[in-house]
Amino acid sequence: AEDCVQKVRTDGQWLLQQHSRRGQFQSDLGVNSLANLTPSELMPCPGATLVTSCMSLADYDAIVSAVRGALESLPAICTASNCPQADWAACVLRMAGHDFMDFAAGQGGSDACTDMADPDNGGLPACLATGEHGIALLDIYQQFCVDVSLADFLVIAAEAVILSTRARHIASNPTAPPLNLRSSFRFGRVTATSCDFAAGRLPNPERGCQAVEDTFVNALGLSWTEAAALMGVHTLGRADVSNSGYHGWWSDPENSRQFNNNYYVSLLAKGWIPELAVGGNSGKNQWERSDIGRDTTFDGHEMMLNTDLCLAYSENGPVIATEHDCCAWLTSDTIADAVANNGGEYCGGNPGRGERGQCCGNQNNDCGNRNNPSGPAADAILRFAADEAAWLESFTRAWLIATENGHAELRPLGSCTTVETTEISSTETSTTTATTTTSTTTTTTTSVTTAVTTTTAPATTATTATSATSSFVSTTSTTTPVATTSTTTETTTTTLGTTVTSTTTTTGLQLLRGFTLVDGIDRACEGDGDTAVVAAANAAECQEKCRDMDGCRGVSFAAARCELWADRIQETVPQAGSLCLRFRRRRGKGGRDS
Ligand code: HEM
Repeated sequence: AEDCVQKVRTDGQWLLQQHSRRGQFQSDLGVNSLANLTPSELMPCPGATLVTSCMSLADYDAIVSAVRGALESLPAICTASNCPQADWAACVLRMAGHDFMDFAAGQGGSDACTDMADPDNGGLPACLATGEHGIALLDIYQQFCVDVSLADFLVIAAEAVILSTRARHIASNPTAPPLNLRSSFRFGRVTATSCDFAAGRLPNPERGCQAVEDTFVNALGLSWTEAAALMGVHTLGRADVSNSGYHGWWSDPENSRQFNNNYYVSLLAKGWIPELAVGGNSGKNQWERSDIGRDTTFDGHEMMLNTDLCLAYSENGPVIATEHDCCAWLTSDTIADAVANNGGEYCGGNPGRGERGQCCGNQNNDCGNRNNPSGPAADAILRFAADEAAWLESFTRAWLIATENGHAELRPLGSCTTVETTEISSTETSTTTATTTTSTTTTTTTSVTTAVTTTTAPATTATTATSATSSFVSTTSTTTPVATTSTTTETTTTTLGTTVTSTTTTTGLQLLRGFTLVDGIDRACEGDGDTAVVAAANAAECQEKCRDMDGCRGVSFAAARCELWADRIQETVPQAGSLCLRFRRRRGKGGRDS
């Protein structure tokens, strides 16, 4: 760090350094020279599968546990100059988030490939391959790579760091709401080993909300609320001059290793002014804290990008640092809940008299109405800062859409090893042909074995009889999807004139192509949108009816009542026995709908 060129800013707030310590460390490792390699080149694996064919809950949990173990093995220290867990967690999460941002027109998305040469992806090779604070995701991936695609693995790794950093937050805030990403996770993403099309697709922070609209709303198919919900991940980690050219934390260091709503609290309960030509680069402009609580050291610097601040603040259009010479701040009355969630701190002090000066110093021009922010996602930002549960709900929905875009053949965990229980009714088990079931279905489980050993006939005799008479066996099966996350398969087996019926319960809701479950089971779609109500025997039939309807955006199904949604489903409400499914028509290779 001694070699770093330093220059004192005229306002004396912080020392501008050519390289941050973390960036210097990465350069020393030669990490930047790896920038042209794709993630699959950086993370080699002999026999790697490009698509996961089968994944159980236990497989998912094993990856989560390994990634969490790695993260939590890092030193727990967290200061402005050294916060290893924030660095590693944020790098892994950035890989997944910046990966899905290149989705457009059916191409890209969470495919383990992104434009690694984009400066906003700078430094990613460290946590992926060369080791950030000595730990590389590669070592964990190699334990799973023969069965799990890198594309699925990187999403699960990101969910693992979200889980771990959420747990850290809950540990110090026991009443904070939990987050469950596992219940809606689906596997089957195909790894892209190259993605030249991705060059230039990442949103350029300089373009502010135009970039957010192009990428999140138009390309990824999210609402502004969902776009704002995703951006909350910037609570984790920081920007590094030697990577992206930007510099600073979105939150304070400690919050930067906790998955919480502090990003929204920071946006509202602190004052922000333009910070032009970061690191002397006129192409890099951001917003820095202007309130009395700002940290004036280089390492403690806090910032927001145009793409962050524009969500809430607008002055003749969403703000951009080079175009809006103003202070982004709000009166304490306008953001009482955010202030409460900031431990009562408002612009680094207490709410009260002289709030403008406390938040903005000498900057006299407000970015819009100080009592009524009007950025395109201002309502969502206010709500998320006030209510963490509301944020997590929108985040879960947005995360699911963003990580599934571009992948048509996704399946719920456990859907390939479907059988969890097989029951044989007591009358059937009292016949000597109970073991016939073992030879005619592929669904033998422990519970079958138990049933057999409690039959009146000796199991050994029956087994011999079965193998001798297998040619006399006939089997018929019917499958009935039900409005829960299970499917019931009834199998009738007839051997030498004796009939045995067995019932197999399989996990996983039957989702037709293009449908995704919104917010888990026992939820109904909610909103003001237009709906048509039709009858459907089951959830599958309800989905078929939606698929057959022009402009159908999803269904809400419960007990033969099938609501077809012509408008976008915005949210869900708890309702036992209900399912809310979002539908996006996918186009096949020939441009045909499917
Ligand atoms: C408009 C959209 C976005 C823009 C312009 C953007 C831009 C950036 C930039 C410039 C950095 C700093 C990189 C560095 O200097 O090391 C960064 C870091 C980060 N980004 Fe984004 N990002 C966006 C969306 C997202 C999304 C959707 C996610 C995840 C869901 C995400 C996750 C992260 C994380 C966790 C970091 C911190 C990385 C670290 O500390 O290593 N970003 N982003």
